[in-house]
Amino acid sequence: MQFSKGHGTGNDFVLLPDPDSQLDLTPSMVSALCDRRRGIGADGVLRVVRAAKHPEAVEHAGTAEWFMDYRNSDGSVAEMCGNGVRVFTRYLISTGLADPVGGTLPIATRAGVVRAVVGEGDGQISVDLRAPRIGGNGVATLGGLTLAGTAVDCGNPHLVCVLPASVDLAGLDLTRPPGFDPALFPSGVNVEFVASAPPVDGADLHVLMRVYERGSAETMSCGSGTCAVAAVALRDAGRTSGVVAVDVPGGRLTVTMDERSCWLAGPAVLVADGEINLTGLAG
Ligand SMILES: N[C@@H](CCC[C@H](N)C(=O)O)C(=O)O
Repeated sequence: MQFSKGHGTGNDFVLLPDPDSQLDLTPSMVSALCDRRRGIGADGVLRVVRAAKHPEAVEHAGTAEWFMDYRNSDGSVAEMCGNGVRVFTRYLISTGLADPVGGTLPIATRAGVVRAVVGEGDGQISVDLRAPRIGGNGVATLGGLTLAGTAVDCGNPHLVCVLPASVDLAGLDLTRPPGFDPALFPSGVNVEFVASAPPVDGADLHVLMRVYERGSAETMSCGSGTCAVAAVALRDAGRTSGVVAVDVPGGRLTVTMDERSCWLAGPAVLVADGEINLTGLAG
């Protein structure tokens, strides 16, 4: 079958066009595709399906033509992927499957329909993931550390841990998953670690972030995680709106937030097209 490969600030995806939803994409196929030695290698898979053809998206078919069926690299399903929507949009436009009307393209996801806007000539794609919902307090454990965090719902679950000055962000060992309270996050959680950074032009706040993603381990970037981090940074600054620059290992994402919307902006790039035998790969 045909595939494409793309990324947004190093958060990389295999895209599988399956407009009529004929592919039985199993978790073992997904993890084989995402295997960086035996497969193509990626943090996740984006299956490109017409909303009208997918039971989880058919209710949105009147609003959005395309459904992003997102899977983590371990084969698990997730509700939202902010970088994924941006790369998905790039794919739809590059392949001619969609043409943004008035510059905006609605995309169906498991967390509802999000709007995507393609920048003119700057390589950027922005998506409105809608305002994150800040929840209660939690803790993440990592090595010998216990780090206080804030639960944030961006359609998918996040735990944002702002590091105390005594903990070095770059020095955290994210080769193993952080611990969290399963009673607070019964379906697992993406854990973001955050440090403050000096002011930059064009942003009210500037932070550094690393993430351990549910279902994919440490990644170079997480768009929904970036929105969660921006929401906590704005709250901690006593604000309900503003622009937050978030530097992740793969580059910079910018979040522009108010009470209703949460625009996530950054590059979205396609790097390869090819053909793969999915049956042979999973075997
Ligand atoms: N990298 C993504 C988030 C992907 C899903 C996440 N791992 C989950 O299980 O919720 C992003 O850019 O938002």
